[in-house]
Amino acid sequence: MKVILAINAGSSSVKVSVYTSAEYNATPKQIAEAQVSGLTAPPTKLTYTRRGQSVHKNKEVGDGDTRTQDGAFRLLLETLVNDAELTEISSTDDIGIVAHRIVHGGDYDDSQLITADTHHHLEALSDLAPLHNSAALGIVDACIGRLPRAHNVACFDSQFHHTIPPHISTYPIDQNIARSNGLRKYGFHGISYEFIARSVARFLRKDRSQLDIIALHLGSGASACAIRNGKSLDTSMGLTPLAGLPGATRSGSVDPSLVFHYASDVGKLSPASTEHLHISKAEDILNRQAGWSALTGTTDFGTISARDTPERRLAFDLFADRVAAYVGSYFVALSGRVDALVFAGGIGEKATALRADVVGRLACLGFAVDEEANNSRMEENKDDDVVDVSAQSADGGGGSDRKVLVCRTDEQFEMARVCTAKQELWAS
Ligand SMILES: Nc1ncnc2c1ncn2[C@@H]1O[C@H](COP(=O)(O)OP(=O)(O)O)[C@@H](O)[C@H]1O
Ligand SMILES: CC(=O)OP(=O)(O)O
Ligand SMILES: [Mg+2]
Repeated sequence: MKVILAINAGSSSVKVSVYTSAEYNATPKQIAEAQVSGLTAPPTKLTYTRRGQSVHKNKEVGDGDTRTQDGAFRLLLETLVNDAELTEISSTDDIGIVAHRIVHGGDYDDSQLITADTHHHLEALSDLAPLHNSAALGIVDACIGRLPRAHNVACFDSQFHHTIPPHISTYPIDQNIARSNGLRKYGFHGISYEFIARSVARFLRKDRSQLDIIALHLGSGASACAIRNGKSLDTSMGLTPLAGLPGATRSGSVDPSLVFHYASDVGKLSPASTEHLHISKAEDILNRQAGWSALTGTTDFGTISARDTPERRLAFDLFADRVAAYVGSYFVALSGRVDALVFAGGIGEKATALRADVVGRLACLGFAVDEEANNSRMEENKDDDVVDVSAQSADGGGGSDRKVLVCRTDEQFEMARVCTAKQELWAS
């Protein structure tokens, strides 16, 4: 029996799930999950659940060390090791495999056992995912130092999008420079899209290779993905996770000239840069000083969803407009063959008002939600990964046959699954 730790360092949270797995290719069994959230909106909060039992729920853990991904991870590791009732981890030596979510994987098209060589490659990519990669690598380093017996595996958010064809992934710029600097669309949230594609195919009883869906991962960072024949055809993020939809502190796509009119010296190094992360003022403005936080003063989309001030109303409408626009464009890219529109991520799973508003804008394409199902079915059903909230789910098949689904995506489970399928980790 091996203990697998799956670590998801997002821009606003660090989530760690603990699994056991008996053998190669066995389904990982979750025994605990813990997260520190609110990194972009302190005080940070700790939630810890062991064997389905809540130990801490949104316990305030201050705004000092735990505000960084690395500090948050150290607290999570202590929480797991010090819990006497989590008998599978009595010391750090009990952890056999650690799966790390690395947002930018460059040209890697498969998960990698982290060696000095892969580490070096990933360091070079840090500047292309400024809110994510160097923080995740900091956690990798902490694991190499504190868990010397564990194998570290890098799972990439970009991997799922390797199937995007060149006419979609290419930017119309000098192709010699594009090739030598690796300037193309990579796309992210792929660990989540992989989980979504498998879960939705199972839910619809379709072969994965026949699955055509539009999936929306809406969290602190938000993206859309057109999935054709079970594979990524297009996605809204690009060279970096800044492109496409706006997010908690990100602008999403804007006119690229905007930043030169926003402030002077935007090409200079931002004070937010570190030894390992070089970030220009322009990148800092668009990645950290924009999005919901700039429009409304909060990064919590639950608060924005109340639409009780003009600023919150504007942010909500702006997001719904951009999300619907991507769905419209991907509907065309999929030639109208769309089995389902799927909402996922913190906002996608919880913001019922946003789902209703976005789907309302898509009525002309035949999508509709059932109000009651949309408001309550997700909360009522804690067991299934996927729930149907479309109008047809209530009227017994009448009306439109386009499904609107909500998927409780689980990036940590997906990473643990990748590890159980890696033969070299199970040889002894
Ligand atoms: N009840 C809610 N209604 C709407 N949005 C919510 C709710 N609860 C959480 N959220 C949103 O979900 C976001 C977190 O999503 P998540 O996918 O966990 O983000 P990340 O992985 O990037 O940290 C929060 O920033 C918040 O805006
Ligand atoms: C890629 C990305 O933006 O991830 P997250 O939403 O977890 O910050
Ligand atoms: Mg996330």
